[in-house]
Amino acid sequence: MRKEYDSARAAARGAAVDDLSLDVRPGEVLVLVGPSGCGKSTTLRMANRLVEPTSGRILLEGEDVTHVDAVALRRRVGYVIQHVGLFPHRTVAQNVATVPRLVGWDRKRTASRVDELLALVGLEPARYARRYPHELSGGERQRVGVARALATDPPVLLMDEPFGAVDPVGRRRLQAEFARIQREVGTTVMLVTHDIDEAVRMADRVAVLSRGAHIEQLASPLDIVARPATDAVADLVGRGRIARLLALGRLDRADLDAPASGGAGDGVELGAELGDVLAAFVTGDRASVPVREGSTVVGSVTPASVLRALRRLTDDAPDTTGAAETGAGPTEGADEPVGTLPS
Ligand SMILES: Nc1ncnc2c1ncn2[C@@H]1O[C@H](COP(=O)(O)OP(=O)(O)OP(=O)(O)O)[C@@H](O)[C@H]1O
Repeated sequence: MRKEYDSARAAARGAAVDDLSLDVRPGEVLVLVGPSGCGKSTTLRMANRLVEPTSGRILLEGEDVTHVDAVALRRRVGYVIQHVGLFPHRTVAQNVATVPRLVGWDRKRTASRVDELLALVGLEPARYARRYPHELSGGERQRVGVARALATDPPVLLMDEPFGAVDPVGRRRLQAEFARIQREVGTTVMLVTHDIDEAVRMADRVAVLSRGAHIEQLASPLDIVARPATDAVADLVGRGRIARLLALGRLDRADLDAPASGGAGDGVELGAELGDVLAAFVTGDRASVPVREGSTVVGSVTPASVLRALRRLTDDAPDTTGAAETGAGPTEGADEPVGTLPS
């Protein structure tokens, strides 16, 4: 898939998207991350043909949609952007009802879907349905944007810096809530961000892009952070890498010492986040902590074990447990791509 914008200046810079080929697996959250101008938004917008590709094809659930009616295509693909783009003179309910009305749902079906969606995104219908966008906070507007994009249960949701306009605290909350919604509805998501923390927190897989939408690395969040494939990925992950590893890495059997006799307290669970394991030492003032699997003590850990675990994660051998560690990964047999952008 390729995009060359049509201006002298754009031509001088080279293709905005230079022969990118990308499969998005059913049910996954694929996050595109990279520096400003590397072609993330162009890639995303080609997927719903807001930007027409110069060459290449777009496949949606196996169907070639490169030349179908673009407006009809956009009704089948949810799209959420940073400044939501709600209609200011329509109520929350009317905004969410936009696509259902366009595709001819009757009033009753639309109304019940609107209520269902508002509840899903955490906005009580009785309180919010009749409000106008200017009567909402930024985070609430963003939720309405997500509800609107999900209205007709699209197979794919495209999100361009969806939480960019929200303050950092609200942003974390929205990210967590969106992750819950995504697990609940199982929509396939392609999300663009320039924030590596957002990328590793939200993604099942992360595509790190550089200029021309060249793929530097496409891997699980843990692999991206633990084993950057190129200097560009290492730069992006750079500062705060250890903190991210502590959040992404999990305590493995290989990290354990034998059960210690003096290991007092509740201990930690096998599979716990390494950051939580470390916290057990900080708050408990202990040299060794028991590790449990259910109610059985299966070993113990010391601060040195956490270091060992970090080294294990950053070893050259790819992490085979990565998919399980990233949470709600794509389901089994999910190899058939939903959205593809072959070059
Ligand atoms: N409509 C346009 N006309 C000409 N050039 C464009 C147009 N839109 C984007 N570009 C150029 O294409 C390249 C990729 O832009 P794009 O918006 O896809 O990048 P991005 O990675 O999403 O950047 P950002 O993170 O800053 O939004 C940039 O060099 C940009 O200047």
